[in-house]
Amino acid sequence: MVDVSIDSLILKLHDVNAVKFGEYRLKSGLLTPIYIDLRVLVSHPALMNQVSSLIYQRVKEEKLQFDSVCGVPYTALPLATIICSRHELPMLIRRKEAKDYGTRKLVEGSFHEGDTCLIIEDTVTSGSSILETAEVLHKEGLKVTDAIVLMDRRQGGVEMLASRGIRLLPIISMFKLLDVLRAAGRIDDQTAQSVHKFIQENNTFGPKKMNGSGGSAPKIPCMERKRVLSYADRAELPRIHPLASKLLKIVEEKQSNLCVSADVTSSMELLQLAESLGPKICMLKTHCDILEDFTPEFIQKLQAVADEHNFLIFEDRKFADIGNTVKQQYEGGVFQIASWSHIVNAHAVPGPGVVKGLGAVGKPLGRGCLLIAQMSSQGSLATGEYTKAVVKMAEEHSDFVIGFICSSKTIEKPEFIHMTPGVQIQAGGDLLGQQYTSPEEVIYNKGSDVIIVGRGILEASDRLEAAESYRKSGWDAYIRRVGHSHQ
Ligand SMILES: O=c1ccn([C@@H]2O[C@H](COP(=O)(O)O)[C@@H](O)[C@H]2O)c(=O)[nH]1
Repeated sequence: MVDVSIDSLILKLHDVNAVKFGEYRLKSGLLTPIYIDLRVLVSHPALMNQVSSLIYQRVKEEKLQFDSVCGVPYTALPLATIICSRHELPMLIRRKEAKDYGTRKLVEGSFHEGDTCLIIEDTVTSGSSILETAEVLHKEGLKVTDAIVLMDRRQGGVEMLASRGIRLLPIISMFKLLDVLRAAGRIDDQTAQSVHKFIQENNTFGPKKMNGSGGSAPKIPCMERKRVLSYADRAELPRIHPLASKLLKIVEEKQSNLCVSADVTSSMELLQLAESLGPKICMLKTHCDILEDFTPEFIQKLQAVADEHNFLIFEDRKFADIGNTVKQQYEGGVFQIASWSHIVNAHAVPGPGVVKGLGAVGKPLGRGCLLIAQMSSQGSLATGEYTKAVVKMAEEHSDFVIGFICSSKTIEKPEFIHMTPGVQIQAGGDLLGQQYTSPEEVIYNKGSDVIIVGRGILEASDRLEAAESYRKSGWDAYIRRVGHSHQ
């Protein structure tokens, strides 16, 4: 097995000119400032082997079940060939055109109706090439449930394919590629930022493009049910709070809707948690008042880790006093929460004064607040009319309130973020009334945006592995939700 690190592979791809910066035209006609040309791989056998190993590694990690493998012609064909030959897997070849003699088949190889075929692709933009291949395979009676791609340009391919029942598993994302090239000094900050901007502004699966209004999206026929916007689309909504937009961009970029609840009592342990789980999370939730050794130095370190791993900090302080008091609690005292926590939360019980008091401190700093609309604990009184009143209060203060702590989506306004605690893979609870729901249930069925997980990760023997498992469950559930809303 070839040991391949993604970072070193990215640099090698850049070395062989498989990553080009300039002005190029995509299959859709759109001009792009970055072009991924993996056709050159055939001239670099060591790289071909490394890429094939990475793809196969992903197959194993995901424990994918399939009867055959098909590479999207032409660039992914040799990759599929190497993988199938090395691991003795049956392969199929999709023809681009049927021959006008002989069998006139569009799919070469042996298969049975109902077999499952795994698709392999080199680069994805909108996902249309994978879809074309899947449609040809479907016509032959084959099923396609999964596809693996080396390079995902992050322009809507994952979401579009999910909408057609295909889970796309990317190995390298455009954002990761830019980060590595920038860190290695191969591109400057300005280039990285302008490509980043281009990618975010040119999502082929956004609502802007679906109506055919001059966009670059492929014309994929799809009947709309109740439409679920992607995190990326929501980040661009005109009335979205800048902090909510930032969070949604982080979620999209890291493919993580996981907030870890760092309920530990030592600042050293909290920093270690933040450092090790940082790459897996979009947000870290703290209870600073359970720390036995809180210091301003600790906070400085936590902020540095949050910057390094690109996650937000959420102090779960649950303010619940009159405006004048919460203002002081938020700004001053030992913790000086407003100075370091991007997000705080509050109970609506005191009335709108609590939001006004917090907002007086938080708004000038660009902070945001979540109102507690529902709670995960047994017998919670935050239900029914109370929850409705909380939602109304949030709507009236949307310049500071960015969303809710809740057990399910409380309002159909995509500008608001819904965050749900009480999450574990195994449903159940603790002895003090906590009640757990699974990530799938929370994101897919209840329509929430972010899962908050504490002991499900903290009490695991391998916290990193547990965090990855929650990240993946939450993300897969989101992909399924977005996908199903477009079928
Ligand atoms: O309704 C609520 C509001 C907040 N929480 C907080 O979330 C975590 C959950 O921890 P677990 O270990 O995953 O149970 C914790 O910090 C609570 O204070 C909540 O559980 N429910």
